[in-house]
Amino acid sequence: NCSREQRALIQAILKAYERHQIPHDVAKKLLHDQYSVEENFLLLTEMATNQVQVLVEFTKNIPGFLSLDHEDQIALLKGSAVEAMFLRSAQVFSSKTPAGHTEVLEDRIRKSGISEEFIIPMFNFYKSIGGLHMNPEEQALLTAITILTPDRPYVKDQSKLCTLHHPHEPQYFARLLGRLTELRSLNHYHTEIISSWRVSDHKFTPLLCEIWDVQ
Ligand SMILES: Cc1cccc(C)c1-c1noc(C(C)C)c1COc1ccc(-c2ccc3cc(C(=O)O)ncc3c2)cc1
Repeated sequence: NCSREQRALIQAILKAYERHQIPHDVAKKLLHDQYSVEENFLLLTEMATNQVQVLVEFTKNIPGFLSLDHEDQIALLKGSAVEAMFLRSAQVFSSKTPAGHTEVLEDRIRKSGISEEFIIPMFNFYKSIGGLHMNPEEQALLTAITILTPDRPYVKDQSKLCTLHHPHEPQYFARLLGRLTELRSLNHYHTEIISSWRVSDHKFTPLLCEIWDVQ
């Protein structure tokens, strides 16, 4: 099983993950703001901007991240922001709390000007993540893995935690990694989604423009 320092590392990542969440008053806007394609796009832009800020804070609290070369820190965040946000929004769908966010988030994403050809794989991914029933430790760890190793082969010792929580499912960690491959493909779809929004003159916030290299 996990060594003492691995447990400490996982606890540090879990604590950072639980500490850095979208503020409730921002998430609650999902329930109250108007419903139109334009309003949905604006609200999702606000959610994404908040989510990037939360992701940066979470990442800075991952032990060792701040000792990386600054260029690498930026490159890791830029390379993984979309995947980390798919993961985070997917966890909203599978957590079903707070009440109501799941339905309205799904509805607003479906009616925000994203073409059906991208909606289908996006919501297939949301369903497949929900089916994994990840606990907060696994969600935090998977997000940290997504951010820290966007291209390098995944280190093996993360698998120890999964056997701990899913002893009856020896291939559980492989299933998790399979989701990361699916997540990678959503990255490509997302690039297309961004350019189709830009064609129809949708504006993003400075932070999103910087992290997604648009405008
Ligand atoms: C559309 C899309 C799908 C997946 C990824 C991206 C980047 C986009 C995407 N692509 O572009 C955009 C904007 C710019 C239009 C988006 C919208 O991204 C997001 C990113 C995160 C969330 C988000 C995150 C955490 C939440 C926590 C809670 C809660 O704890 O209750 N509730 C609601 C939450 C909502 C929503 C939309």
